[in-house]
Amino acid sequence: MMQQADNVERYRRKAVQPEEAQQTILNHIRALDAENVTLYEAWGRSLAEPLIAPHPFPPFRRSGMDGYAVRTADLAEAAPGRPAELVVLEHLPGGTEPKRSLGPGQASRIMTGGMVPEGADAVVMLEMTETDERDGLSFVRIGKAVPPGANISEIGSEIREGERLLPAGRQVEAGESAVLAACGCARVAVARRPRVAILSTGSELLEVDEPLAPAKIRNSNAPMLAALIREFGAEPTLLGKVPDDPEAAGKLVRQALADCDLLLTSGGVSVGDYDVMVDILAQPDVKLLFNKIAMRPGSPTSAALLGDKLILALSGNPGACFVGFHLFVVPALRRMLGVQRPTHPQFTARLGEDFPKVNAYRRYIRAFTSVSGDGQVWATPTGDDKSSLMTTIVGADCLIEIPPIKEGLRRGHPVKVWKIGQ
Ligand SMILES: Nc1nc2c(c(=O)[nH]1)N[C@H]1C(S)=C(S)[C@@H](COP(=O)(O)OP(=O)(O)OC[C@H]3O[C@@H](n4cnc5c(N)ncnc54)[C@H](O)[C@@H]3O)O[C@H]1N2
Ligand code: MOO
Ligand SMILES: [Mg+2]
Repeated sequence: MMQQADNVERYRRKAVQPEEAQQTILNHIRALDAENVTLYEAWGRSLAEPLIAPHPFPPFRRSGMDGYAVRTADLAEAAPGRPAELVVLEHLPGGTEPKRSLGPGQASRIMTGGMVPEGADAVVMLEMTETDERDGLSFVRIGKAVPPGANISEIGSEIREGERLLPAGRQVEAGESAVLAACGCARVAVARRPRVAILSTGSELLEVDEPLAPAKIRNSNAPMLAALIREFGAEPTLLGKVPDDPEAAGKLVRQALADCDLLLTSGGVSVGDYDVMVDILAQPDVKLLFNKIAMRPGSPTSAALLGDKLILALSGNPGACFVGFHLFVVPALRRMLGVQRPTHPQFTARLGEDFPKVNAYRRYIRAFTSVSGDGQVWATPTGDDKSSLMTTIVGADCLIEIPPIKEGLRRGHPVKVWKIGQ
């Protein structure tokens, strides 16, 4: 039987600031290796390499309108009552390479996306033209001068060859997919998905499909963490639940570490008699990184290394577990995926309701954002911010950061907000 760490020792913990905890975690994370997937499989994945434009785009001078490719010099004198008349050389639908270059007095009919012929320096919209057929020839009449370059996209006007288009670590969404496709990236090198194991500790836990029993609750942290892990581009491995028995839990932790890049546990990190993670993280071959953070919720959130594998031990309270994931697991996952700025983006918003509490610690409150008619961004708590609550996780797209304060805050007060939605 494993010795439980002395409870007196459990109370004596040195709290680190959240930023220090994040940095400590990041110091022990490195980017994962890459794998090749098809462009259509790349959605949501992180690029393992930057995308450098292999050629200019558009790769040819391209018409932006259905109309006529012309030489603007031929239209210099054109006016509504005195149109210029040009001979039409050929028709240029999209995908057709011109055979003829334009000389003086000549035009070619061209469609949107068509390749502009040599000699042409503008395209005139169809609506500004009249056509005529005489002596087996086609003519177009244009009653207006146009400036050089009109309705032509020059080679490389959108993308220059060699331009750095996407950084490594960028998540592939719709725009990235389009750019990758335009550059001919049928296969894309993406970071391997981090494999994240989830272990729930707690003798009170039931499986989701088990009926309620006295003193028991269903394990809600595991599905929540699995959803978050997927949301942030990683692959969850479900290890199930383990009772508050340090021996059994310790065995599972050690087994799990062999097959994952990161182990998340929930529960058992505080000072209770049966808080098993405290015992596991106190084992001689485990290097404890921290076991207290100066924040609420989630103050007992802990981190440790076993070999070179990181264990992030989140609080069992669902609200604290959720906040702990966003503050400490998300940066770890992003670093593994090669993302350059691993923490969530932050902005300032107005507090959507009074916060009457005196606050001895920095607090992260689950909240949602909205924009009022005058363009102000508001962040409003989703409800009670108690760490034991899970219903106030629903609908949270941000965390309001409240610093230690001696008096409450009024509605409308500017607050720092972390955007947690993707
Ligand atoms: N004497 C003290 N007691 C507590 C302290 C303290 O400083 N002194 N800290 C409190 C704070 S703050 C938190 S947060 C919790 C942390 O608790 P643990 O991380 O040790 O988690 P447990 O004790 O295992 O469980 C807490 C709570 O969460 C429920 N839980 C656990 N796992 C799950 C799960 N997978 N799904 C749903 N709910 C879960 C569990 O039933 C408990 O109700 O400690 C305070 N106590
Ligand atoms: O740290 Mo606990 O999550 O405040 O309740
Ligand atoms: Mg506990």
